[in-house]
Amino acid sequence: MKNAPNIVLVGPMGAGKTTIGRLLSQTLEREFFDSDRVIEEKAGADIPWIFDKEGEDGFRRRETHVLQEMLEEPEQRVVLATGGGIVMREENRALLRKETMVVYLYASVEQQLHRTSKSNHRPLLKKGNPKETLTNLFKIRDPLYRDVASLIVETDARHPRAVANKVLDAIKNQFENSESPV
Ligand SMILES: Nc1ncnc2c1ncn2[C@@H]1O[C@H](COP(=O)(O)OP(=O)(O)O)[C@@H](O)[C@H]1O
Ligand SMILES: O=C(O)C1=C[C@@H](OP(=O)(O)O)[C@@H](O)[C@H](O)C1
Ligand SMILES: [Mg+2]
Repeated sequence: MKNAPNIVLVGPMGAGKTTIGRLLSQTLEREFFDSDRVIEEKAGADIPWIFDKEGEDGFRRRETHVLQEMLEEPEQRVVLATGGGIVMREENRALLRKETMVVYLYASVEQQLHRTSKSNHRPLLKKGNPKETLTNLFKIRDPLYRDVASLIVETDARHPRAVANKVLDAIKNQFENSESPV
C-alpha cells in the first residue's frame, strides 16, 4: 500500500473530504493537503474573499493550478482532499485520471445539507436556498465524480473513522488486486 499512488478524495460539499483525508494521512503516514487550504495560503486570502474579488472563475483557475502542482510532482505520494467543484473542469478530470487513486466520498443531499449547515466558508451556499443549490450541483456533479473515481465509498451512515477504515480497506483491496500477478 505504501507505493499506492496519490490518493485524492472527491465529492460534494460536506461529504467529509477534508475530515477523512486527514484521518487517512495519519494512518498511511503520508502528507495531507487540502486544495482549499493550499489555495488560501498561496492567495493570502480566504475562499469567500477570492470568490468576491476574482469570481468563481478566478477560484477555479487557482484550483487547477494547485491540482497540477500537487499531482505533477513525480515522487510525491500524498493524500489530497479536493474542493467539491474540482470535477467541473475537464482539465482537472484529465489530471485526476493520470496515476491517481481517486475516491468518491458519496453523501446524500440531506447529509450534505446537515454537515454544511454551520459553515459560512462556502460562498456557493450563501446565495439562494442551500438545499436547492446542493441538489442542483449534485445532479451535475455526481456523474462527473463517478467518471473519475476508482472507488466510491458511502458516508451517510458512518462516522468519520468508519468511513476512513472503509476507504483504507477498499484501497488495500484495489491496490493489492492490481498488483497481484496474472
Ligand atoms: N461521516 C461523517 N459523519 C458525520 N459528520 C461528518 C462526516 N464526515 C464529515 N463530517 C462533518 O461534516 C462537516 C464537513 O466535513 P468536511 O470534511 O469539511 O467536508 P468536505 O471537505 O467534503 O466539504 C464537518 O463538520 C465534519 O466534521
Ligand atoms: O463545491 C464547490 O464548488 C466548492 C466546495 C468547497 O470545498 P468543500 O467541498 O471542501 O466544501 C470549496 O472548494 C469552494 O467553496 C467551492
Ligand atoms: Mg473540504
